[in-house]
Amino acid sequence: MSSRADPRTTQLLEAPCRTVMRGSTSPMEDAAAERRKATFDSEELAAFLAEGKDNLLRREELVKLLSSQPWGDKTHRYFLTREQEYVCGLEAMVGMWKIMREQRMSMEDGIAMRSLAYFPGGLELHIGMFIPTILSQGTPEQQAKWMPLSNRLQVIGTYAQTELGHGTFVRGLQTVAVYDESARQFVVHSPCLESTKWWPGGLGKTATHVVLMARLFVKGRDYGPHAFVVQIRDLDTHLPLPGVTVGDIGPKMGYNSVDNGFLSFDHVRVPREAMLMRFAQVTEEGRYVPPPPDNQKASYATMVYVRATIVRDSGDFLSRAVTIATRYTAVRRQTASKLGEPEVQVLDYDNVQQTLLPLMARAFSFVFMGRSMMHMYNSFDAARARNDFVALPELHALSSGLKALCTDVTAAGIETCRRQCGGHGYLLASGLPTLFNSYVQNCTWEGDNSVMYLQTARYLIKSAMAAQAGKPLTGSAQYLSAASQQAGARCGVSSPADWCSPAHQLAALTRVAAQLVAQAAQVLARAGGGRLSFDGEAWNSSTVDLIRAARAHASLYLHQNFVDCVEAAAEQRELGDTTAAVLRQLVQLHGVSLLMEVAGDLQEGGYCTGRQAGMLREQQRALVYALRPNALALVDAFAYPDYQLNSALGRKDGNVYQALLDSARINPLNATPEGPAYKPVLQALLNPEVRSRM
Ligand SMILES: CCCCCCCCCCC/C=C/C(=O)SCCNC(=O)CCNC(=O)[C@H](O)C(C)(C)COP(=O)(O)OP(=O)(O)OC[C@H]1O[C@@H](n2cnc3c(N)ncnc32)[C@H](O)[C@@H]1OP(=O)(O)O
Ligand SMILES: Cc1cc2nc3c(=O)[nH]c(=O)nc-3n(C[C@H](O)[C@H](O)[C@H](O)COP(=O)(O)OP(=O)(O)OC[C@H]3O[C@@H](n4cnc5c(N)ncnc54)[C@H](O)[C@@H]3O)c2cc1C
Repeated sequence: MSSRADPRTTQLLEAPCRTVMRGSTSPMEDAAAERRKATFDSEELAAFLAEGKDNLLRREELVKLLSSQPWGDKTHRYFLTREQEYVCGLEAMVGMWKIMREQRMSMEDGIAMRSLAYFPGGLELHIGMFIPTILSQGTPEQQAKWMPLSNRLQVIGTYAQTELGHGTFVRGLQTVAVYDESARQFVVHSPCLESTKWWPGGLGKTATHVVLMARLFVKGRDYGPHAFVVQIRDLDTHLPLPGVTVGDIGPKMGYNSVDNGFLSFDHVRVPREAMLMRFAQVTEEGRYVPPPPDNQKASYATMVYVRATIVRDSGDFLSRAVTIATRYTAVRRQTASKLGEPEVQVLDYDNVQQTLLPLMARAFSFVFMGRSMMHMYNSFDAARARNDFVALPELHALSSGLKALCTDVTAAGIETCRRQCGGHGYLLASGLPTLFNSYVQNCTWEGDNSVMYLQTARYLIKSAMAAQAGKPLTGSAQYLSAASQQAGARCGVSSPADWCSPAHQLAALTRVAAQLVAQAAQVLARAGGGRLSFDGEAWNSSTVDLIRAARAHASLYLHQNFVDCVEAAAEQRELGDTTAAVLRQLVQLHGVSLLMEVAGDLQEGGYCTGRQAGMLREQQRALVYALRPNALALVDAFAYPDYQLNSALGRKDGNVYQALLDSARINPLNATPEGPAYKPVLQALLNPEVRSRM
């Protein structure tokens, strides 16, 4: 790859860049002045967010380690072709995996390295779904067989569930695994075009094995989708095995360093042991043993795990985007009221700060939510080891709704951040387009967000029905038990500042969630002629209301979690008073901005007057003004090294214009002064001698 530009091009790029309009402030001085405005200790908050100073130091060590690797150099990242992206992404992931194993690093280090290097590669699904599925659904013998090979990368796997014809509707998958008891083998087959596996990451050119979700047939009976480990490529030649057709599905909107693939089988035989049999089994003689009654969805468990990790990662992605946009808008100046006077910092425009600071509050909230979600998943995992699945329905409902909410807000938030950065945000060098393009698929994969909200809604409607029948509710939907008694309650807010109280905020968010669940149940009952059914036309004609209810429920849970985490930290003196005060302001802004989204519902349900709802807007404005001096210090507390953000606009020192020019200088298009189109296209048009010969 060429990195040296022609000196005649670079001379121009190196010309001093200071306009008369700027006054005397440089972007670096602006950045430094912004940091001096802070009212709290940003490093203290950084250590708290990183769960200890040691973790911050460790992050610095990992940056050194990564940036010293040939595959860890990000200088040319934005200029790679698809093929280069694929190879370099895979090299980076293999490199990190090897370092992890050689240095016996913890999983936390692995997750940190993945986030620092941020170069998804063909191993993503091996680590993210293949291994977790074997661990959660394989018998001890199957784990003993596959785990050492997987850990040494002697086999590379992916998770092959989605087909051309079916993704959402897992029960509709058409790939089959038919048990042949005479040979004690399964015959794996793709019976039609639509049954071609489509999308699995790493399948295109990397994987040697797949966890295959296929309909299990035993003695002619269809037992629905089950998981099998199937080899697809030869381990010596990497060529597809007989009966296997496999390849890459082509360029995507983003995430192009990953080789998402297609796959079909023509009567491929695999041993009986290929079926992951921890929960359901097929005996040698062909008897199907179903999973225990409370665990009929055992084979869907990996999806719950990945949804939890998606919630965790949303805070990471949104906070990166908010860091870039806040740092840049703090040093970007645009427009002076009088020529010659200093121009205004973009972050001082009301429209910009009223947009960015509520997003910043969401980013903080998602970081805490991600942590709680993983705790919840880990305690389910520990219980599952004892064959206890009691927590699964609640975990499935919460992880589905939060996956949808957090990814909806993060994807839209990254794009909003890009737009606050004006034209420069459109450059890949800003870091924001790649962040968006490689994030937005989170709204679709692992369950399209609307479909995920509807899983939460299903749980809510069932909970509301149970509450109506006088059954006690546990878990996140508990508030539905008390909802009917509280239906007549009214909002007690009498001034804008009252909206800052967590009690007022949580009461209003609870009320709106209960109201939207009740409304959705009414719509569903009306459509079903008095019956609540969970599929068919009645359900379909209620999905808009059901999705709104699920989103309100997830928002309530998210906010409650933010309040709880910050209050617990303040109470346990993990934060000094000034830092706790700023975090509380963020919590308040978070609650107010969530409530502004449902202000119409609050009034429609009679909980708030128009005046009270209007006070939300006033209070949001006041909170943003209060937080504005701390904006840069707050994003500094996410402690993203420049290496990680890889953004000309998000640099910590504020030297954004130099960084943009530096990036243009290594653009391969500038490698020659005349450019690659001169000879084949332009010369004939522009050069009179050549033209006269035409
Ligand atoms: C260093 C670390 C590196 C990490 C790298 C990570 C990279 C990750 C990359 C991820 C890439 C993406 C991969 C994928 O996309 S894989 C494919 C994922 N596919 C989906 O998510 C499909 C979505 N569809 C479904 O999940 C289901 O089919 C759906 C839930 C939509 C409906 O299923 P079904 O029709 O069977 O179910 P019902 O609605 O009728 O419900 C029946 C009951 O089952 C309960 N249920 C449903 N799903 C689950 C589940 N997953 N777990 C537990 N329970 C579940 C449901 O609530 C119903 O229960 P009740 O009857 O009690 O109400
Ligand atoms: C980048 C990327 C990577 C992926 N990686 C993998 C992988 O590694 N392994 C794998 O197996 N899969 C993978 N997938 C597939 C992914 O899981 C599916 O695309 C996803 O689950 C959505 O399913 P679908 O494509 O069938 O959407 P569809 O179901 O066709 O959705 C289309 C629209 O219909 C709506 N809709 C569908 N069903 C319903 C319903 N019941 N109720 C209401 N609305 C509905 C949806 O909301 C959506 O708006 C990946 C996808 C992407 C984009």
